[in-house]
Amino acid sequence: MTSDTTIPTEDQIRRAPKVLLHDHLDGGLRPATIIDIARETGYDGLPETEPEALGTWFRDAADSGSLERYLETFSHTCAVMQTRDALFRVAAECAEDLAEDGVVYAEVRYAPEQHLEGGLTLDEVVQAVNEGFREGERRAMEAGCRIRVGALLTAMRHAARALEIAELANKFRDQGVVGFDIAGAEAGHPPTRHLDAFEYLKRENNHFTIHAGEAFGLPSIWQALQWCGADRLGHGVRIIDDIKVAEDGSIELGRLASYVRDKRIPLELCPTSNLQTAAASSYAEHPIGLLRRLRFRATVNTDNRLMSGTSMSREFGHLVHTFHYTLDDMQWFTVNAMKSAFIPFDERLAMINDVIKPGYAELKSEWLFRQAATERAVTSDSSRYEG
Ligand SMILES: O=c1[nH]cnc2c1ncn2[C@@H]1O[C@H](CO)[C@@H](O)[C@H]1O
Ligand SMILES: [Zn+2]
Repeated sequence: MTSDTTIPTEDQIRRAPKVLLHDHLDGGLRPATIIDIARETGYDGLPETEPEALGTWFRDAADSGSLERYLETFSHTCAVMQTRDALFRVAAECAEDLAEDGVVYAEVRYAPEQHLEGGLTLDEVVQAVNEGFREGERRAMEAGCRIRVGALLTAMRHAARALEIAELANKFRDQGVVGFDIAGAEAGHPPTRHLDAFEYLKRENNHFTIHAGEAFGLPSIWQALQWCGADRLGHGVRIIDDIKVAEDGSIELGRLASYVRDKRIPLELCPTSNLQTAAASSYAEHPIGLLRRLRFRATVNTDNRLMSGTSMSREFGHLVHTFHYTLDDMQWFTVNAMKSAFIPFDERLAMINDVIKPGYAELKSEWLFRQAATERAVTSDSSRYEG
């Protein structure tokens, strides 16, 4: 009885507390905002001028089957994120949109070096985004939702500013920035090129994740973990290449996959993004199904809400539909994500015990009242005829 009834409805998926570890600020703008800012700042490179058409353009252009082509679409979002006001607005709306979707904790990343064309300094970029996030949290609270947003500062892997950005992340630590990341085209740009940045962060006892195992496979994951010392893997989905499923269903993990599972290395999985860049061929074949069964530290993420036309609720909706996940599965992914966040342990624990678990308990109990309501309706119906 309960197993059927704990398969969440669309509305329950939205109301369920969710935790997001991998979301790009410059991949999540509202199309209408892009158009507004482009008009205000005189950027005339947009491929469409109506919000709906522009949203469709981003989804189609990103749906190319190649990470390199997918990344080209960011030139338009970065073009409208070059002033203090624009960064503030985009960050505030990001926090509002996530909160409205039921996200209670998010780590949102962006590359400060991509927002200097209007004359801002790196510090000013970080300050503007931080202020935007605080404003978004405040507006969300006013609208009756609660969310906490931390920033991750990304360095671009083809560029040579990783150490500088790592220092920036360390400077703004405890002031809105919770960690560091590297992103950009993976093939030909190994993370070991940025060892100085990772070593610096380790010496500072700071946290970082690395985009690895998305467009490129096991060597990239191995380098990210064993040379660079990443705390989490951005995507990491290609760890599946080190897992053998035999015809009789028996499963064998290679050394690297065992290490990832044994050490509880968090995988920031982004199903829809992987379909667009051809890192996976369908939801049903997405490795998340097997990784969840094998109890890897798997988490569910959006990557780029604009380019993938997605949200946390949509990602979970696809998984619920494909793998028949229940509210217990959703809670498992959510607790995994909260455990893997870069904020202090006591705060993570409080989020799990005081926000996430009670939120799911409440949702899981709803079927009881639905049934009681149905019975009451039947009783009052029959009593009408008895009279
Ligand atoms: O899935 C991804 N893989 C690699 N790089 C990415 C992905 N999504 C976005 N970016 C890159 O990260 C930058 C900072 O947010 C974006 O501008 C984009 O170039
Ligand atoms: Zn990403």
